[in-house]
Amino acid sequence: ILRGQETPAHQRPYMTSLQVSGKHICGGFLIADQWVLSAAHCLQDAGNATLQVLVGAHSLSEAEPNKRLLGVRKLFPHPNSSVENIYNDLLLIQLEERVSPSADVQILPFQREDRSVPAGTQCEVAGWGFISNTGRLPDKLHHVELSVISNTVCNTRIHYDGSITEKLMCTESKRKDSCKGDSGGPLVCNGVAEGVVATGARVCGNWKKPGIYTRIPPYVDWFDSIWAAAHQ
Ligand SMILES: NCc1cccc(NC(=O)c2cccc3[nH]c(C(N)=O)cc23)c1
Repeated sequence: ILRGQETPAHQRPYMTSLQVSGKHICGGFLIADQWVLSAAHCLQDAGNATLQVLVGAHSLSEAEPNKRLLGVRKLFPHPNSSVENIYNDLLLIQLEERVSPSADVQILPFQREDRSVPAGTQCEVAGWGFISNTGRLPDKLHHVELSVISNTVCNTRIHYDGSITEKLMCTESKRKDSCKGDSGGPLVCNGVAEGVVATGARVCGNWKKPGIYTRIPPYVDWFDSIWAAAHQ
C-alpha cells in the first residue's frame, strides 16, 4: 500500500495473508468461514511450495491472541486465469478447517449485484504489500482510500488503451495506490467487497497506470458452483 496509513490493529478482521514458507506473498480475505478469496497470479510466486493462510493478524511477526496460520485444503484458481494476462485473476481457497469468528476474525460480505461502482466513489484497499516503490514491506497492515475511475477513462490511450473489460474496474493511482504484495486483497466500497486487487502494471503510484481490480459480481455464479460441489 503506497502512501496509506497503518491500520488500527484488527480493524479489518477479514484480511488474510497468503504465505509460502512463512513469507507473505499476497493478500486475501475471508468470504465464508472456510473460504478465502485471493488472486490466481499469487500462485506464480508459490511454485509448488506449501501455502498457508494467516488470519486474525495485524503484525506479521508478533504473537497476537487470535492469530492463526491455517492450512489449505484445496485451491481453485479461476479456470480462465492465465499468467499471460490480467483477466479472471481470482483464486478461491478452501481452508483446512472452519475459522471461528472473533473480534479479529470476521467474514467480509461481497457484492452480488452486477452494477458498476460509480466513478468518484471512495473505496479502500488494505494489505501488507510494498509501502514504497523501492519495495519496503511492512510488518503491520496498511490501508488507503482510493477513488474509483470509470472504465471509459481507464480505457483511454494514456491509461490502459481499451484493455479494461466490464469484469475489471480501476481506481486512481496518483501517489496513493495498491502495490506488489497487495494482490488478492479486497477493494471495499461502502463496507462491501466490490473488487480484488489484480497484479497490475509493474509500477505503483503512477497516475498513468491506475490500479486494476477484478470486479466480484461477474464471478458470483462461479463461487456458487464451487461451493455447491464442495458441500454436496
Ligand atoms: N496498483 C498497482 C499494483 C497492484 C498490485 C501489484 C502491483 N505490482 C506488482 O505486483 C509487481 C510485480 C512485479 C514487480 C513489481 N515491481 C513493483 C514496484 N516496484 O512497484 C510492483 C511489481 C501493482
